[in-house]
Amino acid sequence: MSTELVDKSAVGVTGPQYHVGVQAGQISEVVLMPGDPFRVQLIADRLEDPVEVAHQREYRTVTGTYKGRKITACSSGMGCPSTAIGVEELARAGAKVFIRVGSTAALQPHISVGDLIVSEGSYRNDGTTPAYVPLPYPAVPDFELTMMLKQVATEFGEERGFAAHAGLNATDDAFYAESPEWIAKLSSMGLANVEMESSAMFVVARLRGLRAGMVCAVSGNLVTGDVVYGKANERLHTGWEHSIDVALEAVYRLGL
Ligand SMILES: O=P(O)(O)O[C@H]1O[C@H](CO)[C@@H](O)[C@H]1O
Ligand SMILES: O=c1cc[nH]c(=O)[nH]1
Repeated sequence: MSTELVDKSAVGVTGPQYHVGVQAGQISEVVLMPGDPFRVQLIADRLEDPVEVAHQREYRTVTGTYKGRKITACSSGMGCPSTAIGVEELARAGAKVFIRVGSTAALQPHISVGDLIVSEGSYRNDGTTPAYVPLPYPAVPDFELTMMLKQVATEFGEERGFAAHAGLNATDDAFYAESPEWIAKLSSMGLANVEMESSAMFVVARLRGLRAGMVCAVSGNLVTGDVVYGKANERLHTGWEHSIDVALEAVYRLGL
């Protein structure tokens, strides 16, 4: 019987990745990551010559071009564990820049459903990132990418009639453990919004020498009670489209 301990930083690094299923040559250095695999199609619809290169588990991956730049869309699934795996495996296949284009719940009363929020940093209320680094380590996005996401979101908001915000967000693990007391606490700390993936994306990206950012569409407001459950949320759907347009334009303007 072998007694050699597996070093996961050294196994399976090349070739098709274990969970995501992609390998070098199939993806761009730039990856847009929604949570939902079905939302990858919204991104693919904006690309020229989109090709689905893999679809395993929650990870659907499509590569195409936008204004002459190669772009990949790959879903993360919900939560930090699958996001961390996705970022790690996509990086092994050549990805260097990640932009989360997700949905998020607002925590401040002036933010409306369908608005966009650009993250300036995440409060790490997740169980995945402490497995990488101690909690005092900051979960912060790439500064230059974040500035461009804010600029483009503001411009597009003025043109299209939506509000663009920027601020700190919470990353929670447990959607249904977000009690009124917890929501009030997050809001009182001045956090703009809560979602479930960005702390893992930001921490793993920093540790691996990658760049990351996030622009999310607001699904509901947890402090005003303006939430939409159990029926189609059209304002959110339009917000997703705006967030994807903002991310693609930011990539183009930065020459990524
Ligand atoms: O719509 P996505 O991008 O999945 O984002 C949000 O939606 C899910 C919860 O409803 C979580 O994944 C949260 O982060
Ligand atoms: O964590 C989250 C994300 C979206 N919506 C919520 O209510 N909570």
